[in-house]
Amino acid sequence: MSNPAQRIAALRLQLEDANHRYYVLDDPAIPDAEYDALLRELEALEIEHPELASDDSPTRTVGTRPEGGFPEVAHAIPMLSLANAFETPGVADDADDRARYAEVADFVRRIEQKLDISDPVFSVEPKLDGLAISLRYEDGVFMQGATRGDGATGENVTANLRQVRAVPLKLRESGTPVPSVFEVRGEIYMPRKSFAEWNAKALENNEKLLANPRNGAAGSLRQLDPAVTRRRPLAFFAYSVGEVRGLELPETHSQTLALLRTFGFPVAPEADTATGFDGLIAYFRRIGTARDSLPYDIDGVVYKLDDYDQQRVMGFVSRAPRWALAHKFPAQEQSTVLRAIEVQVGRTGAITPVARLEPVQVAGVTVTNATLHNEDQIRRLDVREGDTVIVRRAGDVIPEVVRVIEERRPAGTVEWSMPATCPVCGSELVREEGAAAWRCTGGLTCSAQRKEAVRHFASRRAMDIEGLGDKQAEALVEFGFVHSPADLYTLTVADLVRMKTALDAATAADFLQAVSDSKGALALDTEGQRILAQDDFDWKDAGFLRSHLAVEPDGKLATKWAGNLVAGIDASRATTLARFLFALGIPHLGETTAKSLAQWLGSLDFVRSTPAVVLQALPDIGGEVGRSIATFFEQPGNAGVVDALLAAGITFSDEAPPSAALRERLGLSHLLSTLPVDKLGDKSAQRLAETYGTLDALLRANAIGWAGAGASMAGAENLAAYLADAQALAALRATDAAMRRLLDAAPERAVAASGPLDGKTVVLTGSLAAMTRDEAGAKLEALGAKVAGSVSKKTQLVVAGESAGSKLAKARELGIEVWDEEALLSFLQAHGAS
Ligand SMILES: NC(=O)c1ccc[n+]([C@@H]2O[C@H](COP(=O)([O-])OP(=O)(O)OC[C@H]3O[C@@H](n4cnc5c(N)ncnc54)[C@H](O)[C@@H]3O)[C@@H](O)[C@H]2O)c1
Ligand SMILES: [Zn+2]
Repeated sequence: MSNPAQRIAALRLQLEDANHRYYVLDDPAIPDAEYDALLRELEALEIEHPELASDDSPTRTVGTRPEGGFPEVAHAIPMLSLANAFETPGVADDADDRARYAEVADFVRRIEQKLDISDPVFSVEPKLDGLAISLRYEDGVFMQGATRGDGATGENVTANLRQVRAVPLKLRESGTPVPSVFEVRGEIYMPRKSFAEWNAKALENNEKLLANPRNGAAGSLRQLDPAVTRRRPLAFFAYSVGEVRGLELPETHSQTLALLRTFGFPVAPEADTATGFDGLIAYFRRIGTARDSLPYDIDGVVYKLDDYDQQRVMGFVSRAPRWALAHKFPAQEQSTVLRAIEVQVGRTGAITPVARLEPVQVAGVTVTNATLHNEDQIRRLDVREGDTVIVRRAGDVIPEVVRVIEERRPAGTVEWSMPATCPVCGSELVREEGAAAWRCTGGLTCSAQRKEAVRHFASRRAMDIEGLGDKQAEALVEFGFVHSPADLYTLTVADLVRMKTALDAATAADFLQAVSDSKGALALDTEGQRILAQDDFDWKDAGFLRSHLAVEPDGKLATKWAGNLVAGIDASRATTLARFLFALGIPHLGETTAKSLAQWLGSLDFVRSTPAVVLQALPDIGGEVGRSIATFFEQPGNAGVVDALLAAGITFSDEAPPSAALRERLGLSHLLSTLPVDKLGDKSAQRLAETYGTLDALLRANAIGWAGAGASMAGAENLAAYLADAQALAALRATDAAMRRLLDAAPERAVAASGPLDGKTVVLTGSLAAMTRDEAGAKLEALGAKVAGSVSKKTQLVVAGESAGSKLAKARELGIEVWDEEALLSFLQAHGAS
């Protein structure tokens, strides 16, 4: 590093490379803070060694020249950058402002000296973090839009800018004469909320995330297909003008901003004016405080000398005006070393990988943890323990790892893999097919999930325990009175009072403090049974305190509620199977599905013992839900809690035998069709089932027999290979046994009393307006019909609704009687079934 020429060359190379990635590829490799530090180092060296300065050094140039893709646009007036000011390094927080913000003080002093004035007036504006563009209006109509490029030449992105709603296509009529040329400059940006929503969707769809709103905006605007830009949530703020003809501009910049508003351009509402150094710093602080709550990302504020005459006197340096300054906030992205990747278990069992970081200051806060979202995101980023990563913290969003600086990866790192078990309870972790999230299968026994489990169990649509609110449910777990929902049924009044006292004591400090401040001292007595107040304390005024702490008007803690709650818990013992299943909090099992499950299987015993492949044959229960239910009950911890609940005397008023309709959905054919065996389709499964009837009979034959029975030869051979695996065979036998147990318990299908359609085979096709096909089928069955799924020679009647297709054609071909919806309705009416 001793050779300055060499260091300068190295810095230029590094900065040019960074510029290319940032401006051309919209894919920076290093955080801005680091780029700024390198640029400053280069600046200092060039000042120290003027003989090594060069006009094409990154310290003197703006952005980069466009590279293909878009036609070029020459800017009539160059689009420059801004000089930057940062907090003086190594200065204490409580130092004098002129020491702390020495670069701002210098900026103001230079202006005051050159203009020979004191306390100049500035236009002060938020510095949006997006990309600069120019919009050219001719006779009031938007004609051309361009990026900044290298300041002299930009890219023509007119078609894309037309897709941005905040860019007016015409100047608004406002009484002001329409200028023949009006060039507006401003920032295209992506609002923070849109950015977050965009990324949330991308996460869900397993797509690449946008690293930050600035890259998002730049990348979106520079899409070659305007239709792609159209879908991106971009917005725009105007902050100055370029070439203007046919209109006298006002005398100050702030007046120009007002003019831009009257022409219909959005201007940042935070734009204001300020006087002198103190005014600038006051604005900097005001916007700095508001930063996290603004709807867009800003990286600082911009100070511009307000008076145009004064601006002209100050003039320009090569890359920026001397009359303006960007005062930067602490950066929202920093690089740091990722020490470890750990997983956290959420309230519902969802697993989130978290990065443990070398502590780093990001936007004014020390960050030690950052989210990695999910396993796929880790794969996409290829983050490894030991990597140097870029961490981003913006607004009140949880800090996240947005990229890896691969150049800094140490030797010997390994790809990360998801642990096999829950770090909290040790249960197995599973990832559902197609879902991004892993979850802990510990359910009712995983302490990370207990609070949510108990809260959900007691909630209104679940067990509906009167008097047990969310707060109390959580406190019962927090203070160790309840470890699983089963413990609720052993709670006593004394337990509840102790829990409440503990809860009150935990929160009392805050409340007592708040009330004491205005109303005199309050304290809790030593047993935590009574609130002690000074004599002049007026309890009537303390309604909120009373309701929160459950104290009676004389300050004594109330206990009647505890008796009521025990009674409420007791009453919840008599419930329905549907409620109980929902209350267990089985992932993906909603209220409606729980009802349907209860109706189909009839008893908890069958729900618990039915394997996933069988559950999946039920309506409303897809692969994910079926697996989730089976996995839940397989977990010994959950099974133990369910047994304890039953032992506590839970009863179901809706227990019944399994539905007779199971017979149509289940059977050997269904079982075979679920096997992961190639070339063994539904048709083959059906033929095998018809030939053999039972699994045992099927297993006594072999591939040749199966092929003879109508399976394809390949399918039969694959099946033989599959069943040669002892484990697969045992699993199939077990599933078959569970299924047959269920079917044996289901009543025979009620034989329809003789009706007008006795024995007739009917097929429904197309869509009906008055009812669903299933409903129509049920009505026809009630009149004696047999409803079939496909048209064959055996079909005697086809009911064809709207847009019926091949089935109708086939019916016509076979000469089968066809009814339209009207015929169906009048038939049903005639037989009292409408
Ligand atoms: N990470 C990297 O690799 C990398 C590479 C190159 C540049 N950068 C970053 O880009 C920035 C430098 O780019 P720059 O030349 O655009 O400078 P700049 O961002 O510091 O300032 C100029 C820009 O500010 C914007 N701006 C926002 N609000 C404004 C307002 N009210 N008035 C005027 N301008 C406003 C305009 O787009 C203007 O072009 C630095 O922050 C640097 O860290 C990063
Ligand atoms: Zn767990």
